[in-house]
Amino acid sequence: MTSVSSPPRTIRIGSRKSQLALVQTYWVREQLEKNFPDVTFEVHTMSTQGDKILDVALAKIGDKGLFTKELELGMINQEIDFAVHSLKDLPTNLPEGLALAAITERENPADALVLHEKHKGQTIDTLPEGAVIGTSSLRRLAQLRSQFPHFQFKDVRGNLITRMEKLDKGEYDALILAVAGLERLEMSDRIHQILPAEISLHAVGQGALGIECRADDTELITILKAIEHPQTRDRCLAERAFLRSLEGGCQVPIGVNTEVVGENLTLTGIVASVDGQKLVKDTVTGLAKDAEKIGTQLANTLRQQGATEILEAIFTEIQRGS
Ligand SMILES: NCc1[nH]cc(CCC(=O)O)c1CC(=O)O
Repeated sequence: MTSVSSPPRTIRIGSRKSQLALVQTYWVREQLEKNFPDVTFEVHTMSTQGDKILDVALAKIGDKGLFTKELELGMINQEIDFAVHSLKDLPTNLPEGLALAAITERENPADALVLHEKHKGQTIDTLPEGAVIGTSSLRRLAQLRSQFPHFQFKDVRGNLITRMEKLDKGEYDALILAVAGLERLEMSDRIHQILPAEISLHAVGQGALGIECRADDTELITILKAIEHPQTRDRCLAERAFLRSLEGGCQVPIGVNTEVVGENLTLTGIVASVDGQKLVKDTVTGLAKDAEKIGTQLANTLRQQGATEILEAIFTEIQRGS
């Protein structure tokens, strides 16, 4: 237990209203309450743009911070003190005055295959020709298209529960979803296969929670550091530096994988074209304490292999609205 200012303050936590966001926020609050029994933590929910715009493919909205902006404004306007985000939804460049105070222990960061009942017992390798795969992520789309050109890919939006309902109704043969979200909502029994890194490199920050607060609130930052997971932080800082250096948001076909062995961190990254035809992939290992340097170095390596051209083509395509 760490003591904080007396009289202890009430700390206001901002969260989106989705079921997953609330589970994550209440988990963070519980961890903090264990460490700081004298502090009061209140949860304030807010809707973000991403919760309101449900009929447009995410890739076409093209706005960074779709799920975070309203919460960030709440912090800047002193309505809330910190926000809990799925780290993969948090842009790599934060608004002036805000900071990424802590990153909590990551769940399995991989992608999962969730099948319609009629395909029970299958894997991604055995699904039939023409199977309709639901995903709204260009990263998943590009990687899977390159290896499984015989599937059809269809956009799917809405929260996790809505997506599952669409699958069960038969609109899709399978969905690709993050293992972490399914685990947090206690739906891991729906996972038929965890996709290995060779099939799908996960999104930057996937499976981890990022806690953002005002950069000058040093007392709060000290409190939040108590629930940080250092190894997850190293891995995610390497991943985020890689993405930042390539100037890609959440909605570009960029995937990663990280591994920490002893003092070393290994980062693998991929940049792919949406049709899955062009892809560049490489790996860099360095000291975990130089996590961000590893990320930048991998970005430079991939740029030399053609990543810039792949990304420029995607941005042009999205702007044209095709
Ligand atoms: N893009 C939406 C999103 N943002 C965070 C998660 C849950 C997994 C996580 O915390 O990384 C999901 C769902 C998904 O990708 O299936």
